[in-house]
Amino acid sequence: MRPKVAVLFKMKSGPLKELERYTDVEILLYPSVEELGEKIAEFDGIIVSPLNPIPREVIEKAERLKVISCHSAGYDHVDVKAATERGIYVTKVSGWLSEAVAEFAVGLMIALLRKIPHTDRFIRAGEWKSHRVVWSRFKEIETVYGKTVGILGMGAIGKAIARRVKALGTEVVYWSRSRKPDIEEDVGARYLPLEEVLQRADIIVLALPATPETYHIINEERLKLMEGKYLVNIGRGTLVDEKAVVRALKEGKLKGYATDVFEREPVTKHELFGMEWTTVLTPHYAGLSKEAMEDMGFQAVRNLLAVLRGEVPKDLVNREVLKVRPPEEVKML
Ligand SMILES: O=C(O)C(=O)CO
Repeated sequence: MRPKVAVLFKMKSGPLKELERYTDVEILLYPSVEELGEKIAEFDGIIVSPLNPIPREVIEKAERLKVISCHSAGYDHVDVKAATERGIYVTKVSGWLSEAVAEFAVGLMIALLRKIPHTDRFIRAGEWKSHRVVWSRFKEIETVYGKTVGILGMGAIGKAIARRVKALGTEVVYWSRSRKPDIEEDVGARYLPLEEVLQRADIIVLALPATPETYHIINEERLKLMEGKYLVNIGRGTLVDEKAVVRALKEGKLKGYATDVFEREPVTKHELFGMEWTTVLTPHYAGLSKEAMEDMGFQAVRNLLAVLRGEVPKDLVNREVLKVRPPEEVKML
C-alpha cells in the first residue's frame, strides 16, 4: 500500500511532484486544529509550514502518523515532546534557507544602522529639500564596519551570519549551547558566556530556536547589559520580552531593534509600529525567496521519504524518537 501524506500549505510544484511519485498526496490548505484533528488518523506523514500548528491534541489522534516534516528551520509550532512519545519523527530543513535567512539578518542590520527604510520614507515624503537637511537629520547613522557582532545561536543560520558579517569588517563573538570549532577557525569567532556576548558586542543577533530554555532569553535584566547597542531578531518573537524591549527603546537604552519576528503573529497593531526612528520591522519572511522555497520543499520531501524508507533523516529534530520507534519499524517504502 502506498503511504498517504498530507501537505498543509502551498508547496512548490517541483517538490510536490517528487512526493507524488512515491505517496498518495492530499493537499489540506491551512486546516484549523479541529479540522486537522478529524483527518489526521488517515495519514502516514505530513509536511507542515510554520503557519500550521501541530499541538498534542492533534498528535494524540494521529494513529498512523510516522513523520512530521517541517518546511522550516523552526519547529516550535509542533509539539515535539508529544510526537516523540508516540514515536513520530520530526524533521526540519536547513541549506538554502539558512543562507536566505542569514542574508536577511545582514540586510536588517545594515538597514537599522544606516537607516535605509527611514531615508526611503524621507525622500518619498518630499522632504529632500536640501543636502543640508539630509546631513542634519541623518548625522547619527553608524556603519556596521568596525563593530563587534554578537551572535546568539550558532547553528546553520548563525554560522551563515558569522561568515557574512566577518566579510563586512566586524569582529564576531558568540554564545551557543555548545562551542563550534569550525566557525571559530573559519572567521575567528570567539565563544563567550551569554552575558559577556551582550556586554562585548555592539550589535546582537538572535539566531536561536524557540524552546522553553530560550523563551524571553532577552529580558529586562539582560537588556540592562545592552545599553547603547543594537538588537536584530531573525529567530522567533518569543526570544525577547517585547514589552521590555519597547521600554528599553523608549528610555533610549537600546539603540535600535530590527526584527522579522513577533511574539504574536500575524500582527496588525503593536507599540513598536510607532517607534519609526529606532526600529526596522518586517513580517516574518526572512526565509522567503523563490530559490529557498524550492530547495526547502525538496528537503522536506527527502526527509519525509527517508523516514518512510526506514532511514534516519539528515535533519532529525527528535533523536530520542529512535529509541521509542526504531527506523525499521516505520519503514513502508
Ligand atoms: O524556517 C523558519 O523557521 C523561518 O522562520 C524562516 O524565516
